[in-house]
Amino acid sequence: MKVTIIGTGGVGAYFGGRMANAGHDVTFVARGEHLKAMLEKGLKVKSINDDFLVSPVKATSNISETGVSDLVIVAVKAWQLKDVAVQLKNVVAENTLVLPLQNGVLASEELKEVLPHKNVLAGLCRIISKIENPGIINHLAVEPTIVFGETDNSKTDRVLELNSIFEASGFKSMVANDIQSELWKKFISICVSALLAVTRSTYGEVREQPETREMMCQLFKEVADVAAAMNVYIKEGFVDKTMGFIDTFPYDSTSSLTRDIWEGKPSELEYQNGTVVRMAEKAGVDVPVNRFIYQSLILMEKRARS
Ligand SMILES: NC(=O)C1=CN([C@@H]2O[C@H](COP(=O)(O)OP(=O)(O)OC[C@H]3O[C@@H](n4cnc5c(N)ncnc54)[C@H](OP(=O)(O)O)[C@@H]3O)[C@@H](O)[C@H]2O)C=CC1
Ligand SMILES: CC(C)(CO)C(=O)C(=O)O
Repeated sequence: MKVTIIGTGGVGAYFGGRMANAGHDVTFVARGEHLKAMLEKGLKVKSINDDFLVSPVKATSNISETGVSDLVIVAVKAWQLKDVAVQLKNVVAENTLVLPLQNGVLASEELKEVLPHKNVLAGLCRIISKIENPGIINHLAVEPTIVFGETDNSKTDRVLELNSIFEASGFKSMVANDIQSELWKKFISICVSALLAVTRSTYGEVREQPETREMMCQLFKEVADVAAAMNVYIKEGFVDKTMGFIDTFPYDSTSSLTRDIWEGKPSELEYQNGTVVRMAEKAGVDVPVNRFIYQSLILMEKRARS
């Protein structure tokens, strides 16, 4: 299969690297020192499962140079996707599948604003991974998994075939019965990242302090209320299950949005709590905890982008 990975970070490099080593014709889109290192020394993936090397690497900084692919995995940060979508117009043909893996709930819709709807899938991934050094990715935790599907949930031959290709590439994959529900379930849990950022605390600290635990629980409930108002099905008891899931995270762990904010880098704030606030306003749902956290971080986000 001819595959293009747009954004060779923690996510794109891991899943694309596995596909390349399984024999697929993978082109990585990257830039700067990371691209240079990959072209010179290959793409090294350190992993809790098994380290691997992709060498030689097909890589470029220019999306239009990648040509037409069977599959394009979009693995840039959520706020980088709109820019990429415009450039994808030149490399998406009749049968190209475009799979976004961003955290958040807007990626497929943003791609559909620019690309033909029939090319666009919806998806998410589970992994904890990051660029450690140029050319080197570190997969630190979580069994790497892609959950995806057609945006209307139909179990088409093309998604079933892609699922088999993913599994044969050496990572877990699942075609969702209800992809919107899956995206929102992940969204509910990921929106706590900004609470860690604003309290300057880890998952362990936030969940142990009764006041911040209560805020976390309230934050989850608010996002679930917005989901309900948008007619997205979230099973009863999911918020309690999410609290239980957070309780299993290593005490000192944080999430990528938290670290980006602490490091003064642009973050996905607008695509997480910012999106919750805007969708809640449209749906007439009250989201005081998400609003407080979002508004508290706006200035840091602005500074990071100036
Ligand atoms: N990492 C993780 O553990 C997980 C991440 N996610 C989600 O997956 C998405 C991707 O995250 P992650 O892999 O961590 O992000 P990274 O920042 O590690 O990777 C994205 C890469 O894409 C590059 N990039 C962006 N735009 C372009 C472009 N136009 N041309 C070439 N390269 C480009 C970035 O370069 P530059 O830095 O120069 O912008 C960066 O190297 C996010 O939505 C995240 O929330 C989901 C689950 C887990
Ligand atoms: C919290 C985590 C690792 C869950 O997959 C994540 O999605 C992120 O850090 O962006």
